[in-house]
Amino acid sequence: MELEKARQRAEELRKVIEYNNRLYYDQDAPELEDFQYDALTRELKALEAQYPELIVPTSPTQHVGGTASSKFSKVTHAVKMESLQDAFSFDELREFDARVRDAGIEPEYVVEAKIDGLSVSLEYQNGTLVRGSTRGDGVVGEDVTENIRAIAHIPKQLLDAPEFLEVRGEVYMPREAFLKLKEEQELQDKTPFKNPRNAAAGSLRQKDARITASRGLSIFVFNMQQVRGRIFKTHSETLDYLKSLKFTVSPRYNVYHNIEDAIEEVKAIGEARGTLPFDIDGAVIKVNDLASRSLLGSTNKFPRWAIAFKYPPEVKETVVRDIEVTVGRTGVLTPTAVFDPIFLAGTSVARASLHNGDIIASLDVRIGDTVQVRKAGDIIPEVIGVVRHGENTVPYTMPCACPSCGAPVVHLQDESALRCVNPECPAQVLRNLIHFASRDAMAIDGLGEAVAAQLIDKGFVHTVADIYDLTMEQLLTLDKFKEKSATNLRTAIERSKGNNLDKLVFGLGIRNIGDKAAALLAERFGSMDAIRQATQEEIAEIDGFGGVMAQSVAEFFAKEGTADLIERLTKAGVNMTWHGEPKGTALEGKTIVVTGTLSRLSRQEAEALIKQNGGKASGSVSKKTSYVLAGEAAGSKLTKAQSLGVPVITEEEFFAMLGQ
Ligand SMILES: NC(=O)c1ccc[n+]([C@@H]2O[C@H](COP(=O)([O-])OP(=O)(O)OC[C@H]3O[C@@H](n4cnc5c(N)ncnc54)[C@H](O)[C@@H]3O)[C@@H](O)[C@H]2O)c1
Ligand SMILES: [Zn+2]
Repeated sequence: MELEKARQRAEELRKVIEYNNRLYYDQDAPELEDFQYDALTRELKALEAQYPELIVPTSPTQHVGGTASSKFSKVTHAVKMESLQDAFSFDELREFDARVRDAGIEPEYVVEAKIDGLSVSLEYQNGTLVRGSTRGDGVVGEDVTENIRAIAHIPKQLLDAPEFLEVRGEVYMPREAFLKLKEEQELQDKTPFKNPRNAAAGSLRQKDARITASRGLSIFVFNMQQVRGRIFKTHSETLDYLKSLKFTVSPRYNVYHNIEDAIEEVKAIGEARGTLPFDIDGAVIKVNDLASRSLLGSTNKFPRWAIAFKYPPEVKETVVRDIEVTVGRTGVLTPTAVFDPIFLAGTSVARASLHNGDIIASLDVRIGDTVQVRKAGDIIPEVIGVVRHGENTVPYTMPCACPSCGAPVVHLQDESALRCVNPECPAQVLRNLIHFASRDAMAIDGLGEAVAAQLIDKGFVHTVADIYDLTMEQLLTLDKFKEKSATNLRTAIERSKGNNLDKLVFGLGIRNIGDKAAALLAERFGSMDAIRQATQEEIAEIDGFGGVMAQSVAEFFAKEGTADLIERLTKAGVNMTWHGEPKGTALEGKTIVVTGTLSRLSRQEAEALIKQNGGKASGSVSKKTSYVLAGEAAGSKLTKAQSLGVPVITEEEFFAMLGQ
């Protein structure tokens, strides 16, 4: 009977796991957190260990999760792309060490961070990148060569390369790129990716490689799968060699002579976790000697010579001191829990969004409660539940008046959100103004949040059009403003009048219209007037537009106040027509440092090209640098880039990024 019960449970678990595998691997949209998923697989493994007769070859414990989708042509991997056995305690790592020793091996270990992205294989023939593929089910993956080529610092051409080389690496999305994408997706009312891993997988597995190119993906190469024409003895040697070929390899891969030292490194990587510019979900311990690896071999799912330690999600308790409600650009009221600061995944955290009243009600969070907070995907802090209510607390209710202007708030149809619909609500005007002046919109330098807030508080600005009437006298009343700063701001405001139409359209803050959609509108219709007169159907016909977006545009122009606003902007001399493509966007958001001697370009020319393509040219390398473009005899900047893990690109790769 015991066995029967176990069989039933195992079957149940397999169904749930397979279901979540499909969401995770094939749709890049998981419902469970990794640690919840891991708990399910551990339970299944434990059952199968206790009752080996329950093991079937189709069990998710016996094969690599995921399948190659029919969206891409298929690639059969010559060297299987395996998964890793995982450990959740240091004792499991010691047991792993014992198994290695039992095989007669005196091991040396390499420890690497386990990057949370998706696994790819890259093949090079005589130094040329000929194919890139995903893991799929480990044996058959997807051919994503075009998309792989769109990732800037995957080398397309190797110098002094062996005849044939296959490497394996993890394509990932840096946190900054993820946060930017998420914001963009939210602005356009698309369901944002849950975390950088899914964003990376979703961005790589696109039909249109241009989308992949725009997502800021990166790679760490962590294994040499095959090589012809060279011989290596250890894993660390292969990584040294791959590094010399200009691959970005695992950021640290130190060698240890016993498991305890390796465990110390696992701990150290765990402590550094929150400060890294990318997500890791564990650390991998690998046997360094390649001959020992062959000796140990693999099961049908993972190699016996490596093990992944998974870090537990960091959860801490704290006390909620307040629930603050702010009003966004579109009038939505967003509650935020403010709590005693706690240190989570490397940073101090004191606030977490509670999203809306429904979520507050379902958690029943009250001011004074002790709650558990976690950083979801290590990035965004989240209140996961109430441990206990504070004394004499009452359930929290959202305000019925706008905290900024006092107007009654409304519950719009089919929304959880409450909105203030007063068009003159100062909080909304403030958000609108900040958005209008922001870099991707009208790019008015010096008009940040602090200045915008003062302009509104002092009554100088009621709508964004008012900024074009600001006088020097008014600007000189602003905090810390002198002749020079006031003149600079005036100049920046003046200059913004000449911006291309897409910047203005984006700056207006039309719901669901991000910078890309704004550009499509501007390009398609050519003038503000033409956009205003376009029917919803005409707008919906634009490639890339959905019905919701078209409706938002129509609503915006039908709204009271819009006609006035456009008229005032026109009178102020703000440009209302589209004048062609002024510059490329291939390097948008990227900061690039040029160093060394390039063969086709002078440094000035390279920097001009960077700017023409929407990027920023900088003189010094920091963590914020996207790429270092290095030519011959590059010196300290190159070294610094390498030590910070900033990707280094060649002139050829640079031209490839520009599509030349
Ligand atoms: N949330 C969900 O619903 C859900 C569903 C399925 C899987 N998952 C997650 O995926 C995990 C299982 O996936 P898996 O089978 O791909 O195994 P895995 O992700 O735990 O480990 C194997 C992978 O690690 C990657 N990796 C990153 N850095 C590496 C390095 N330095 N050296 C070697 N490999 C490195 C490799 O690409 C390899 O494919 C689960 O533990 C779970 O966390 C979650
Ligand atoms: Zn209001």
